[in-house]
Amino acid sequence: MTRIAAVRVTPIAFRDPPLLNVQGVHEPWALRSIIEVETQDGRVGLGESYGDLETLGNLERARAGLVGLSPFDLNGLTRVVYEAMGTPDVGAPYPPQGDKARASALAAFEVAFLDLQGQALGLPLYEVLGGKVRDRVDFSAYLFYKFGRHKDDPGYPADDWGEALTHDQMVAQARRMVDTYGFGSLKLKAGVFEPDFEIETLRALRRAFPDAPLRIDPNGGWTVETTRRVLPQLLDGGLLEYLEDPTRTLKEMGEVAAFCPIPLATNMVTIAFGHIPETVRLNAVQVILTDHHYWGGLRATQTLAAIGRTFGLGISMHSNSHMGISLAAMTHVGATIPNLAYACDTHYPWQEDEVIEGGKLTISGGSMAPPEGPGLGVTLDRDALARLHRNYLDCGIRVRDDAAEMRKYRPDWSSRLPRY
Ligand SMILES: O=C([O-])C(=O)C[C@H](O)[C@@H](O)C(=O)[O-]
Ligand SMILES: [Mg+2]
Repeated sequence: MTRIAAVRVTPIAFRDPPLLNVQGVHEPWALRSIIEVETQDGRVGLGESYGDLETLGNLERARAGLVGLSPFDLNGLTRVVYEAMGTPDVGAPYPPQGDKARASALAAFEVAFLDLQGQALGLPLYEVLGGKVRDRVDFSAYLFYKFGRHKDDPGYPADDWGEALTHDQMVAQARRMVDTYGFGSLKLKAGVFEPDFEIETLRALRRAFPDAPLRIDPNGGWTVETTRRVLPQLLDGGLLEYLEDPTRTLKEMGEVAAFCPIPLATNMVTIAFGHIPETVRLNAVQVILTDHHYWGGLRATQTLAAIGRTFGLGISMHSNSHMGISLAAMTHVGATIPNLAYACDTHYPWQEDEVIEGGKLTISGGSMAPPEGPGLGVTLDRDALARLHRNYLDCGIRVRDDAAEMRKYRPDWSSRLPRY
């Protein structure tokens, strides 16, 4: 069996539009890391993770220990990552405060190991993961209030989506998303303006797309009392399929759940296996938006889905700004999860750059089929990797800071939560 001969982690920066959220506004460059795990026989498995300094440091700590492992030795990979992160007891209970950093490092390499397994077997990754239960994975439109251009000239032309600060502009954005990608569900990133204004936007979307399930995600920007006050308006019309992270803590989500008749979803309060006991005890969340990047990888995502079935929790998927390696991984695992009950989030339509050969993957009819090649089914475009790495070196951003970016527009901006 071939062994791992080299592991490379390359930070990249790609163009990102000025999208607004409760923290502030996206900077002109989004950071990611591209992971290459190369075997003695010259195969390269790919992974993609965050590009902030802490993640890069964690990946660097584990990197050298992977050399010599078999790509099929996922328990060996887990042991190496746990030891590198200073928590050697692989069998210990999951910490109740979560273990996002460790799980994120594990996930980055696990996807590359699984990619190699698929390549060695000549099978698509979904086969390695147990086989698909659906041919295509549904995604939802991810709608953002946004500025027309970045405050400082980033050295590239403004995106062609334009400004979205009014209800009509948001409907136009949704129309383009639906026309281009065929999305059936619409998610509004909220917590930016007063809740009443954002609910007016939802109403405009509802009028324009009478049948599309809607979601709103204030990212913990509301208090429990604000949520109680606006809930009747949110429920009006019955099209909200779930309410995502209205409040900031698990306890507050439990308080909201006690009076909220529709499911509460989260990618903020239940983000690790160690959070599940308290989540269930409080009945705080009914839909977990999984994300293989921080739950510990693709197999961990399948485990989470099984736990969801056990406790009657719905499963959908969260996303940050990402490239095609992540989209391929999300789609492969999404195809294998029987209880993936909702269209998944993806930032992908907002990204103009790509790091894989052939350019951007295609979402059509609101869904995507997992790429069919062996493993992930995507290969690295080395020229693009070099270009995006050069962006990273030049852009000066080392940690995402939406609040600092917003202070360029509004010097008194603070990202305190709850905002409303
Ligand atoms: O669903 C979510 O909470 C996200 O996707 C979090 C992200 O940080 C999103 O809000 C963003 O990138 O602005
Ligand atoms: Mg969210």
